[in-house]
Amino acid sequence: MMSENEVIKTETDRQTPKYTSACLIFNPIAGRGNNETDLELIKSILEPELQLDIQFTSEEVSPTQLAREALERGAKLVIASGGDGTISAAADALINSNIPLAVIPRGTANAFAASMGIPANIEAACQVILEGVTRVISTARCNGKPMLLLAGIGLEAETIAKADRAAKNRLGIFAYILSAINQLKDLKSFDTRFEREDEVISFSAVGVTVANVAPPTSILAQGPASLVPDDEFLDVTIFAPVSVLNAIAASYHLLKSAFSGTPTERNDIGYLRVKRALINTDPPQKVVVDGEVIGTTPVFVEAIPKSLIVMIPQSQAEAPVEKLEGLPDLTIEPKENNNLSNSDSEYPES
Ligand SMILES: Nc1ncnc2c1ncn2[C@@H]1O[C@H](COP(=O)(O)OP(=O)(O)OP(=O)(O)O)[C@@H](O)[C@H]1O
Repeated sequence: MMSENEVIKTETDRQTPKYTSACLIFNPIAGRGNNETDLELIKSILEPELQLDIQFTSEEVSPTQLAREALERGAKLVIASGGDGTISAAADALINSNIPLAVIPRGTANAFAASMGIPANIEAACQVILEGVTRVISTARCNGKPMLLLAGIGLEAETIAKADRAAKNRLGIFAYILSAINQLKDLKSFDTRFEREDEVISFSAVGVTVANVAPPTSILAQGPASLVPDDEFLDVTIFAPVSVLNAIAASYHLLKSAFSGTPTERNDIGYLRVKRALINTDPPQKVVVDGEVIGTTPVFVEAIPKSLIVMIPQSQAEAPVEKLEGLPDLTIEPKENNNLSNSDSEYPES
């Protein structure tokens, strides 16, 4: 997928890249902050190190178009600053390219930044960019739209659809919480036909979430409790409580699952993993992808393994992937060569 010519660092190759320029894609209406002071702050931190080509999103000009044009101009780094909608749309142009995406979160939920450990604070997010550590993550597409986080069918989509711009400006993240409470009061289940490679699964639910990554606060994605950002699977959570009280208990249970890392055991919550799936519902349900309502069911979702280079904090890159220290009678001996095949071992070939 990616060529060798770029200053890409992966988990196994972490020299400091020497970016000298970047395209900054800036959504001037995202979140509730003052976009002029936000931009001045970003420039004051980044411009001493990077020549910034600043591009503003508008209702007519999408972050995808701006990111594509930046690649055509030869950008080596694209920085997206806005909410999840802006980040995801900018990423659309960078999937399967060798150009990294950096994020300065300024939205309402900032779920992608939270999932990647990118700080919500502008100064700290800019420092992550100057550190220049990257990680290759998987992405997905839902009905052709880029999906870094998740597709929500039913409950989640209704919740997000009803938290409009005016409410988000007035209430910030509480706009989503109030909307979720209102939705829970008006639970409506729907019949779902879930088709994956080898089977068709049918069930009734109030929400179906297909997630690539999600922060713990994306409760309806937490069935399996831990989501791996760079594997080849999407994690599906089926949320099927039959009463308001059950829905509140199930939501609380999912939140606890997320924070404890223990998968759910309730009968009204299911979870499974897919590489791709075709999901249809009766009646049709709203679908939200990365915070933006994209239409209604049916949807086709497909994982795109290891397809996006993202700038992340050093601390996230250094999360240990192996741990042996402390095991009883532990010895580790270097080998003379690094070959390992079945025929070298004492075990017969199977
Ligand atoms: N200049 C602009 N004027 C009006 N709307 C804009 C402009 N630039 C982008 N948009 C709209 O902003 C939306 C994306 O907002 P984004 O997700 O980045 O922020 P948010 O809604 O505050 O955050 P969150 O997704 O976390 O709630 C898109 O619907 C896009 O059309």
